Amino acid sequence: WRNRRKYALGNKLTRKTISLPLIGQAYMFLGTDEDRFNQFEAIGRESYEMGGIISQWQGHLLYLMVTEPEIIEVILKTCLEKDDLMRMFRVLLGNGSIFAPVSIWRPRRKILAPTFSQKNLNSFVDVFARQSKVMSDQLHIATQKGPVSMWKYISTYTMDSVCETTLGINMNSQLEPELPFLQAFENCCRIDAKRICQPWLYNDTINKIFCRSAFDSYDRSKKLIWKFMDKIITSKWALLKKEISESNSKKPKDSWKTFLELLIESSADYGNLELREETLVIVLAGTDTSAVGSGFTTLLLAKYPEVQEKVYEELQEVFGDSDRPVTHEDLPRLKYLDAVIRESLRLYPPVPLITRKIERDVALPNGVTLVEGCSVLVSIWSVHRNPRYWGDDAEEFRPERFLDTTLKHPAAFMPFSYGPRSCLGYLYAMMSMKTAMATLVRRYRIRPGDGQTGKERIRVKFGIMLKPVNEFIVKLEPRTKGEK
Ligand code: HEM
Repeated sequence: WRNRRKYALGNKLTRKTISLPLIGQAYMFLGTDEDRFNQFEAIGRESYEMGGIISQWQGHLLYLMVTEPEIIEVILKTCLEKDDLMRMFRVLLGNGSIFAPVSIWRPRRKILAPTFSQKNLNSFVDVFARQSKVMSDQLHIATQKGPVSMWKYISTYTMDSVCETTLGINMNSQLEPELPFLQAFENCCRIDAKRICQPWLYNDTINKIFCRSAFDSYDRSKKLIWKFMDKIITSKWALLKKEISESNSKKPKDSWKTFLELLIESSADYGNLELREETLVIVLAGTDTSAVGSGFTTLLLAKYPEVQEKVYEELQEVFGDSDRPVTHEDLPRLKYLDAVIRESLRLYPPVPLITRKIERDVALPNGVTLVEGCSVLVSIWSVHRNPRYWGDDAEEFRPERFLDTTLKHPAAFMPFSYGPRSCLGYLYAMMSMKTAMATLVRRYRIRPGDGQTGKERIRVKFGIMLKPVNEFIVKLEPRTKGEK
């Protein structure tokens, strides 16, 4: 009976594409990462045309791709369980809040949320500013050799900032990018991203048998990451206990605290396991996402020099000719830069897709009822390009839209998702990206990479995160002090 209802719903919202026995429509995702993304975009477009919801069969699993904010609002406010596929990430993250079942997620979110208070985040800006300076210095060396791929610089900047604010250690990955921890982390993400598009590997036993080498490599990386984190947690815990027991603690009262310290001090009775899971979530959720956000912003600034000059003018107003570091007081003054980053997150959302599991029937505003047992894919990418919500110039990069218009629907802009399970780190991410971009644009003029006029479409590909096909390649020219 349950399956009958599922098939009836799938047929009602069906697409023109043929569904094959056993694999359904998953064959569409064969090919390169770029092909996969193009398919995904095409399904999103079909979904608009069908009123914002359309079916996609991955094997016997029914997914509904949703692109209409009014429908998304209902789903994300009522369905909090992540789709079963997300259990793959639990191999590395355990019950860390991002992919945990709701019963575990709810109390953990309550504990984690206060650590992201504005006061704590303000205290992190000094770390962002110091790490951005390292990035900008490293780029100075690299730019002398010609165009640079920004990915290495931005991703190690975010890795160093996130690790320092989470664990209190300077990973120094900007200076030593070959660290085993980083490589292990990348390896796990790469293997999961590939597996998620291949339903024939969803079953753990089949995956283990047929992808033995990937399975073993994942397992080795996971163990390395866990060992690394456990070592830090144990030593930080011991240090903190010592500080608490010594009445005249050396740490000044007003000095900033890492996420790990805040979690240890919270009333939660966390042991090593929960601390490892939660801190790993922050490192995983916070690193590549913000790096992709800054990477696309850099590409767009190179493509739109007039926007970049407006950003520079605003920076001149706030910093003048001084090369002092960015402080948290500066960030709210950088309103145009804020709009530029938002517009970049709209057109190139680092997480283009999120999922939910439908555990009980949900009646949608368009009259359709989602039935228990199916799953939903919310296409953030497609929502952000829907002309109904963004106008006829939806595909254009126009940061001013965030200054002169209000959103037509609160879920029409959702790079950090929407509802009770949305991103906890959105303010952290905005502050980190603003600091990095301000540091970069104060020092460099960003130009398109060699052979690029800036007019080309940015080709993108599908990983766990959205990435450009041609890396984040730009040319950087040092600015002269006080130039207009
Ligand atoms: C541009 C940067 C970022 C983007 C686009 C982004 C986006 C997202 C998205 C789409 C989700 C999933 C929500 C869902 O399934 O509904 C999420 C969850 C989460 N993000 Fe972010 N994120 C970013 C940066 C960060 C940073 C810097 C941190 C931490 C320092 C962070 C911490 C988290 C956490 C803890 C969750 C899990 C929330 C929960 O399940 O309760 N994120 N993020």
